[in-house]
Parts: sequence; structure tokens; C-alpha cells
Amino acid sequence: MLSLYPLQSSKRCAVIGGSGFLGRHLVEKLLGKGYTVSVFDIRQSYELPGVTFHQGDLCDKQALLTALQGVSLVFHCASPAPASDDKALFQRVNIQGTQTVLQACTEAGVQKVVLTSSASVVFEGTDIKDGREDLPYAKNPIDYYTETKIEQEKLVLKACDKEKGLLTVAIRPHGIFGPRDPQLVPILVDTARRGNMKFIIGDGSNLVDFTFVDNVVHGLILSAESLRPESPICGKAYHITNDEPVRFWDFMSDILVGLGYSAPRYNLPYTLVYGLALLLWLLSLLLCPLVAFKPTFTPMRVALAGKHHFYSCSRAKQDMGYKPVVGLKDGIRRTVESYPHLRHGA
Ligand SMILES: NC(=O)c1ccc[n+]([C@@H]2O[C@H](COP(=O)([O-])OP(=O)(O)OC[C@H]3O[C@@H](n4cnc5c(N)ncnc54)[C@H](O)[C@@H]3O)[C@@H](O)[C@H]2O)c1
Ligand SMILES: CC(C)CCC[C@@H](C)[C@H]1CC[C@H]2C3=C(CC[C@]12C)[C@@]1(C)CC[C@H](O)[C@@H](C(=O)O)[C@@H]1CC3
Repeated sequence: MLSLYPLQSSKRCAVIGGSGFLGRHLVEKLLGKGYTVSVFDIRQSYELPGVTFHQGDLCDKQALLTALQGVSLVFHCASPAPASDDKALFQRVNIQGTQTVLQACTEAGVQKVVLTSSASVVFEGTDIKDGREDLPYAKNPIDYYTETKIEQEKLVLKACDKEKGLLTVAIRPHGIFGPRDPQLVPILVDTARRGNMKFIIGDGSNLVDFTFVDNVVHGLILSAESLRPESPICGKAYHITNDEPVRFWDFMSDILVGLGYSAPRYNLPYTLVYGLALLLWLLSLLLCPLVAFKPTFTPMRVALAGKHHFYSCSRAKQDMGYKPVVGLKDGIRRTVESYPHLRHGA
């Protein structure tokens, strides 16, 4: 068995989706830790000394094989944006594409694959309090993103095979935020600028997890470095959060007020807003051949805004010594400071 892991100490890795929000933060940290990094992505969004970029689609095995030459560790952080809500695209990239990534890793002799999954794989619109990894996958996922993230995680965990020399692990972050996030803060500010952030969905007491990006990066690297044939983490999923559940509407208000907007004040009944969001979503499906419109209040966003969804990190603490490196308050401050262009009046 020893000969199967000759590159255990190699610091050559690839980040698939390395041009994205999380991927780029991960690349920067890996460089700081002395890794040599190849980025594989359909786009190149920056340049950095020490990083080799390979532009390509992860569904293209030949392109992947070129990027994976001599690589022993792969971080898979690529996915279409949840907001696209494009079923065919999610299935092609998250399911077929992940199968292709695993085949390419096997053929290229990669030894470790770390997947960025999502805690949402167990969320189906009902309260989750201190959820552990043994919760079943959502039977009725609310959107195509979640549906395909479930299949993606199953594929990666099933591929873990000590005999063949491929070790895999899935990290499930929740609500990642931080500098350069293209999603949470920009959507929030856009909604506020259109005058639609006056309302609180439900009574405002629901607790949720938001995770500062550095903590996710820390969890990803920790899992990669803990992944060895004898380690308990092989083939398992791990929640990685800030481990500081917060009221959803307090978190939103802190960001909005920090950027100079007013905090939401008026409560609306959850069922009413969820019903309206469902109706709008159905309308957008029916009308899509005629007019393309993407509602801001999707059923998934309303469920995330009105229900409890926070997760236990005790498995990650126990098996790999995980502990968040940046607290929530500090993370919010650093995030707000990083968006001068989104400030009220800017
Ligand atoms: N942002 C969050 O709150 C969050 C939470 C939990 C899990 N995740 C997961 O973390 C990962 C990274 O998310 P992010 O927020 O950085 O998203 P992002 O959109 O910023 O980055 C995703 C990257 O994947 C690339 N990509 C998409 N399709 C590709 C393809 N076919 N081939 C190659 N590259 C492709 C994109 O170009 C992009 O650079 C995703 O897997 C996502 O599901 C994100
Ligand atoms: C219009 C308002 C009601 C809310 C505006 C903010 C939202 C855009 C974000 C609040 C929670 C966010 C979130 C995600 C996307 C952006 C929000 C809905 C994810 C669904 C993105 C994909 C991840 O995998 C999910 C996860 O499990 O971490 C995110 C959950 C939180």
C-alpha cells in the first residue's frame, strides 16, 4: 500500500473553479502556504505570480488531463451560479462534469480530491437546528442547484477508494460571504436600491449560519492535509461554518447599515411571501419563451430568509481539529469595508 501514496508530501495542486469567489481566496492562501497552484476554469478573472491558468470546461476530459499533469491534490470549487436556475446547465456541469473530473483525476494519478459541496444538500425549506452530517439528503430539493449538488457530493464520496489510491472528502460550507463575493452582498444591495429591503420575512427570529470565506478556505486546506488512507475523514462530508448562528435579519441589517442603507423593519407573514415567490417562479417558467425575467424573491431565497438553518461543525472539530479563524463580527466588518462602490450614494 505504501507505494500508492508516493507524493504524500507534494505541494502541487489544482483548483477547479479557481477564478471564482471562493476559488481565488483558496488559491491565494495556498500560495502563501508554499503550494504550487494550477487553476482550471472556463474563464480567467485575474493574474497572480506562481499560478498557471488553464482555461477550459470541466466537462472536457482532455483539457483537464493537461491541467492535472503532475498534480497530486485537486480542489473542486466550480459550479454554475445558483441564480442562473438553468436545469440543463446544472446537470451538465455539476453531475456529468464531476464524473469527468473524477475520471480525469484517476487517469492523471491524482491522489486526493476535495469537493466544495454545500450544507444546502439537506435543506428542503423546513427548519434545521444544529444539523449534523447524518441528516438525509433533501428528498424534495427546492431548486436545481441543490438537486445537482446532492448528486455531485454522492459521486465524489463514492469515488473514495483506498485500494485505487484516490481519497476524497466533501466540505459543506453555508452562506459564504467576504470580499469579492459576487452574490450575497451585491444581490442584497441591488434589492435595497430598488426599495425592496424594507420587509422582514416571518418574525425575524430565525437563526442561520453565514461563513466568512477565510474559514471555508481554512476548512478546505485542513481537510486536504488531513486526508490520508488511515484518516477518519476519507469518503465523508463535513459542515464548515463560522460556528456562530445568527439571526438572518440581524446579519442582513448589519451589512445594509454598514453600507449606509436602512435595516428592514416591517414584518410579512412567511407563508404569504413563500406562496408569492412560488407563483412568480411558475410564471417565469411559463413565460420564459416570451419574456425572460428572473424574480429576486425565489422560493429558495424566501425559505433561506424565513427558516432556521444552522449546522453543527462538531464532526470537523473532532476529526480534523477545525476551528474558525475569523469571527462573524470581524468578517462582517472586513466585508463591508471591501465594497466601497456598493455604499449608499456611491
Ligand atoms: N457562495 C456560497 O455561499 C457557497 C456556499 C456553499 C457552497 N458553495 C460552493 O462553492 C463553490 C464555489 O462557489 P463560489 O461562490 O466561489 O462561486 P463562483 O461562481 O464565484 O465560482 C465558481 C467558478 O466555477 C467556474 N465554472 C463554472 N462552470 C464551469 C465549467 N463548466 N468549467 C470550469 N469552470 C467552471 C466559474 O467560471 C467560476 O469561476 C461552488 O461549488 C458552490 O456550489 C458556495
Ligand atoms: C432578497 C432577500 C430576501 C435576500 C437577499 C440575500 C440573498 C441573495 C442571500 C441570503 C442567503 C444566501 C445564500 C445563498 C445565495 C444568496 C443568498 C440567498 C446560497 C443559496 C448560495 C449557494 C450555497 O450553496 C448556499 C449554501 O448552502 O451555503 C447559499 C445559502 C445562503
